Amino acid sequence: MRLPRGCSRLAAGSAAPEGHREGNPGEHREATPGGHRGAAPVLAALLGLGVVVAYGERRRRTAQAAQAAPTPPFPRYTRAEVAQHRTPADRVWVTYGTDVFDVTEFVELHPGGPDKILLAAGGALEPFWALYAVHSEPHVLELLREYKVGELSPEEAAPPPGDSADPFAGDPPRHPALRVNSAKPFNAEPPPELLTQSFLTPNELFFTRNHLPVPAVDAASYRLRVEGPGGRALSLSLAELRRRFPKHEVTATLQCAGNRRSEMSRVRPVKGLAWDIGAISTARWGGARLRDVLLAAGVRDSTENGEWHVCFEGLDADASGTPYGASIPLKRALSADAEVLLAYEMNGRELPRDHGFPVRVVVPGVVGARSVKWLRSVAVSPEESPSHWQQNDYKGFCPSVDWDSVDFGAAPAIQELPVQSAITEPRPGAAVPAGELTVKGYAWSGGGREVVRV
Ligand code: HEM
Repeated sequence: MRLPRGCSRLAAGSAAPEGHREGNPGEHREATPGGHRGAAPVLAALLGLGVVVAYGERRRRTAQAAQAAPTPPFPRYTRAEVAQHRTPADRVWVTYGTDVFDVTEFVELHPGGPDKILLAAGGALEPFWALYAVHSEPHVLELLREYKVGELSPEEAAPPPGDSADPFAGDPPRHPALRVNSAKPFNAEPPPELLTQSFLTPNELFFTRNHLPVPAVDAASYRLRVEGPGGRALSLSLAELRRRFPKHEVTATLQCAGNRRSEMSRVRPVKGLAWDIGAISTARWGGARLRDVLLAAGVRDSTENGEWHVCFEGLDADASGTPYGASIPLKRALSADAEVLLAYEMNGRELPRDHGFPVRVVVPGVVGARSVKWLRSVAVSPEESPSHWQQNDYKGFCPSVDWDSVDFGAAPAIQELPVQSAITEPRPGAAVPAGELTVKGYAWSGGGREVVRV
């Protein structure tokens, strides 16, 4: 199969539970569901009838129970108490609305796989079910009701207030499935088994690489400054960017340069965030072509500027006001084939705050660090971006170089990334049943080269 530039082919599936959330064996008010629960699954398993029969049986019994059972008075729990129930050994609890459920017996029966349910263990179902609409059917809620063991105290329904002294206090809420490598700045990746659940990564699960606090941008007053040659400049509102330039869409994969660093560190310790295999995600991006905007700013499509660069700055800044910045070669920016975008849409929706609202650069095939988010300026220059992240970070070195001998000035800034592939399931060290095994993963052609051999 021929892949579009910068695209990954992601297969759907599920993986063995990894136990990434460690539950504390909690002292909790024991509210184990009645002995009748779990009897059908156990019986079905013993008879070799499998999960499908057990699940059908449960649905039938659930309907009966809904008619017959009086509502018992339920004990109250705090979210912290619920959070102690994250593994089958500690029992698997979840919340939905203000109700608390012990779904331990259902974990192995879950039609979407035990690993998926365990991702929500100890917390709320809503963020997960928002991604998988299959749960919005009444029979799913009916089934869930059978596992109810308690209720949240009313004051537990609201999230805790933020801390205004914290520069990261204004960061947006995040999906609980994300595996957080650093909270401030926020850097997180989807669990491998959700990454390969769909070809396009849902916005909520798209890996997030932030270097600084997420800026709060008012879309109505937002302006993008575009500096062309000879002092010519444009200042575009979001509405003007949408109106003046044709909308172009491209399906592209972005990858952090540090993807799979945790594996490298097993060979030799490496500095930086310990990314697993999920610092890569794919979306359908929509926006103006950078090429069109540059031409409108007076940049000429000729070879005379062959070695020039396009420098980007974000609205995210450190305490001294220094913004995030990066650059790409002008040649790539002007190439119609390279499809570099000033994107304002991600999978058909406006950009989420973590992914650069209201406008970000998307450079397909190139290290994610150049796809500057919360874009505030674009400038054509004979020099690369002077930013720290262009000059003294995101560069590759041979294995003999270490932190004592490294000379960032001697190495070129990373642009195109090479081919990449990883297995998402089963996970390393997983125990798998004997016999046929489905292996899932992703492969990405990197900087737009064709795959010639697998
Ligand atoms: C107590 C919690 C849960 C319950 C009771 C539940 C229940 C169900 C049911 C009944 C179905 C089959 C629906 C149908 O086809 O009619 C289903 C499918 C599915 N569930 Fe869940 N679920 C739970 C949690 C989760 C979580 C947390 C996730 C994701 C992280 C998830 C992901 C899925 C997926 C992907 C499918 C579709 C599987 C397929 O298409 O083959 N579920 N779930």
